[in-house]
Amino acid sequence: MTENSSWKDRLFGGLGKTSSRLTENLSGLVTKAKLDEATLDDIEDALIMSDLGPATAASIREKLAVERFEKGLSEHAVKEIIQREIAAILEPVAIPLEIDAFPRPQVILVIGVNGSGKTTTIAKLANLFLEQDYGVMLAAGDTFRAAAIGQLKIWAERLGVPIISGPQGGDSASIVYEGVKQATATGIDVLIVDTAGRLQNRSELMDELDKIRRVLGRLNPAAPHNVVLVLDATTGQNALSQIEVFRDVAKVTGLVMTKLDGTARGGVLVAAAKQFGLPIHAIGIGETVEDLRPFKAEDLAAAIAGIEQ
Ligand SMILES: Nc1nc2c(ncn2[C@@H]2O[C@H](COP(=O)(O)OP(=O)(O)OP(=O)(O)O)[C@@H](O)[C@H]2O)c(=O)[nH]1
Repeated sequence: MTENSSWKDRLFGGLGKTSSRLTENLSGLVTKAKLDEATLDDIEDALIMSDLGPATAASIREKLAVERFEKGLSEHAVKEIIQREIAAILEPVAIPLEIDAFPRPQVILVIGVNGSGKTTTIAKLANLFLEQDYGVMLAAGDTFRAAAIGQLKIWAERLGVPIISGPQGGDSASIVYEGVKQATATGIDVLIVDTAGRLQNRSELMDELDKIRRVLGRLNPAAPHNVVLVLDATTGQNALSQIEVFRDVAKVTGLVMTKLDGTARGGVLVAAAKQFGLPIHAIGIGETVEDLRPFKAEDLAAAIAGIEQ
């Protein structure tokens, strides 16, 4: 089995809860002989209940109305239209996290609330870059909790990459500064920085990120080159409010959505794409470093719609 096909199998397996929920919500709605307004209303509600978001639900309803009104409707036909619509929404935002040739190191700040899967995602991103033969360094800029620093160190050791860290409660900006200096001196290509993601206090978070930016700017005016927000799909609609807040406070350039394997609420990825249009760099469908990959819009759409490939 090739790596791609096994990823695709895992993708379909991982999104199984999401697609089952969609199927359950739609069940019973497509048995009528001809598609009428009432059924369209019910299907639209079912799509909203599947976390796809009102805008996506409305546009799928529109497509169904145009293509199938007063015609027969099979479950497969509905799912195909859903898949097409989701793929069209995801296509423009399915953008892998790529680094520019210059300047090196490219600096990626990773933000997200505690428990979102931020640390694991940093390890997974590092793994993706290592696979592309880039030199990677980590910086433990989330100095708020000792556990976060410890966890990142364990990942660095497992992956065999250097890590810059300091004491709990230390100054994140100085860790980032040290990281860029050492990465530059040792010819590292990508510096991935863990940051504290305390949403509870926006001004504190903003101050901390501003300070990191100022320090980075002195060494490398274009840095940070990416600010990646990690979102936990299991939080459903709450993930959308997080994007709203972090987008402005932290100048987010792209998203990674994790734990799509552990939830029936994976439709929220589509709602996020439709509402914000930010690049979605990768999705997480498990706990190992292999479980984060950039995705093909079409495959993910098929997995969410539950269309066997
Ligand atoms: N099933 C699944 N679990 C994941 C995924 N990503 C992360 N996790 C798990 O989610 C838990 C939290 O992940 P962390 O990476 O520690 O999250 P964090 O945001 O750094 O959290 P704190 O360390 O609490 O700040 C861990 O048990 C991870 O193994 C994923 O894509 N799928």
